[in-house]
Amino acid sequence: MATPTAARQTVNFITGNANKLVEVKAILEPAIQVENQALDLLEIQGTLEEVTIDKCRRAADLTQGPVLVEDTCLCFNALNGLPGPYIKWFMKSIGHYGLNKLLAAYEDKSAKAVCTFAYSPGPGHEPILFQGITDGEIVPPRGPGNFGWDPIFEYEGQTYAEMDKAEKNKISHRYRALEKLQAWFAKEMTS
Ligand SMILES: O=c1nc[nH]c2c1ncn2[C@H]1C[C@H](O)[C@@H](COP(=O)(O)OP(=O)(O)OP(=O)(O)O)O1
Ligand SMILES: [Mg+2]
Repeated sequence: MATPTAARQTVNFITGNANKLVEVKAILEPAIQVENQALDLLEIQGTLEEVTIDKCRRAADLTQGPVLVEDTCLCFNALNGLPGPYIKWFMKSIGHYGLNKLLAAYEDKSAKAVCTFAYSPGPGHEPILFQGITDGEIVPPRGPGNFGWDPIFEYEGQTYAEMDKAEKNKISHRYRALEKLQAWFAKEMTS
């Protein structure tokens, strides 16, 4: 059971992406209050874990306090996980149709949406990771195009963009990662 202390738990989620913030608030609140600083954090090259850990350390150093960050990857199975952490730059340069064309040479259109959160209690602390994965297919865009690659990621017959928000937030990579974070916070609060 949530204790009154757990109900007052707050995280400072560092992201410049307003859509991420809306989803994280919808999933965590009211159990965990979500504050936000929209800092533009430098992102290194590396595995998804390395990218997220480094981002978290930078955020803790910049704010001199406890922080939560996340990095989102879209991994095409036919391409051994690429574009992965570089999906943002692929989206910007080739868009939804270009991403579909990348898979034209392959029968396998399956992909993984991966969300890796990192929490740090403050500068100098080792970030703690919480990862969530949702398996889907890459399809030509369907649905509203206001959040990244939502229109081309299909899960059980519907693209993320076609789902209503509450529905996406029950099965998404972000939700699955935050489920783990919530369990960890609940344990920390009672220990
Ligand atoms: O659920 C999602 N559905 C569709 N698209 C998504 C989702 N989540 C992230 N995205 C996009 C945003 C960015 O193009 C890339 C991840 O890059 P990523 O560096 O993690 O995000 P960002 O730079 O926008 O925000 P941040 O300030 O937190 O780093 O995939
Ligand atoms: Mg980013």
